[in-house]
Amino acid sequence: MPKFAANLTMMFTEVPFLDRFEAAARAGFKYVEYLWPYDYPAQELKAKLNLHGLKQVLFNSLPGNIAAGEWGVSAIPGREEESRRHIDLALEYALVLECPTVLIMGGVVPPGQSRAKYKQTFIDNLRYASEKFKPHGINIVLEALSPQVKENYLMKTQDDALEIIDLVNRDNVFLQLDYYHAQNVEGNLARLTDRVKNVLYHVQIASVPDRHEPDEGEINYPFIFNKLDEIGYQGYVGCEYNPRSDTAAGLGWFQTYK
Ligand SMILES: O=C(O)C(=O)[C@@H](O)CO
Ligand SMILES: [Mg+2]
Repeated sequence: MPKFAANLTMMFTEVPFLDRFEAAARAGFKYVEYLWPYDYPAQELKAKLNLHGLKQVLFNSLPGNIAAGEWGVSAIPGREEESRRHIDLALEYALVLECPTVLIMGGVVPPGQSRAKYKQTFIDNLRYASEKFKPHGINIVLEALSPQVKENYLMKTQDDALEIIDLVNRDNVFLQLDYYHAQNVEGNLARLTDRVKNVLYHVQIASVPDRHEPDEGEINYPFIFNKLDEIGYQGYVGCEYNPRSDTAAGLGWFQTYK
């Protein structure tokens, strides 16, 4: 049975961020993920996790200047120093939070720029991250994002991410498969799951097309959850969705899984 993680960036937004840990625990979650921890001292976040008996399973490296359209700097040529600062900071937080996995954000490739150069920059920075994280047993994941959410992101399909994982060629760099993005771009989700199973390390879910609870829309999630069991997936399943209304009221789908 999948181990579900509440995504505290998107769920429980009825309460301030630091109160979402308690809300997730009350709703029956044992695991949490969220985009970025950096607005808070790592010790303060760890204290919240401990207080509510939660385990942090994922967070991301910094995104750069979101207002300017950035979504990660680790693929941007000329921003290597900044990327490595982001990676070093992520490691500091991962150690305190005892978080086993960090998503390294790649970047948007502006139209007219060389995708090949962005890809090579990302590979070089991922190798840096891999070496830094390796002695601590911390893994890296990459995620493909659909254009509906982030146009011109370096990785749009799972194959884009798989190619980079292959080229990085390090044993602590894996795939984060977000079924919401994968359905937007690729579909064929059961076969896709089989195809990526050897590098699959984190999963995220939401309905398509509306990115709500996984109990509506065009993806049959009970089937996908069985599929994950069938391939022996041992990782976490992040609930990265915008609740239709009240988060707790929308957790009917979760009752059979907690
Ligand atoms: O947008 C998503 O999907 C994510 O998982 C973010 O954490 C990274 O872009
Ligand atoms: Mg995602």
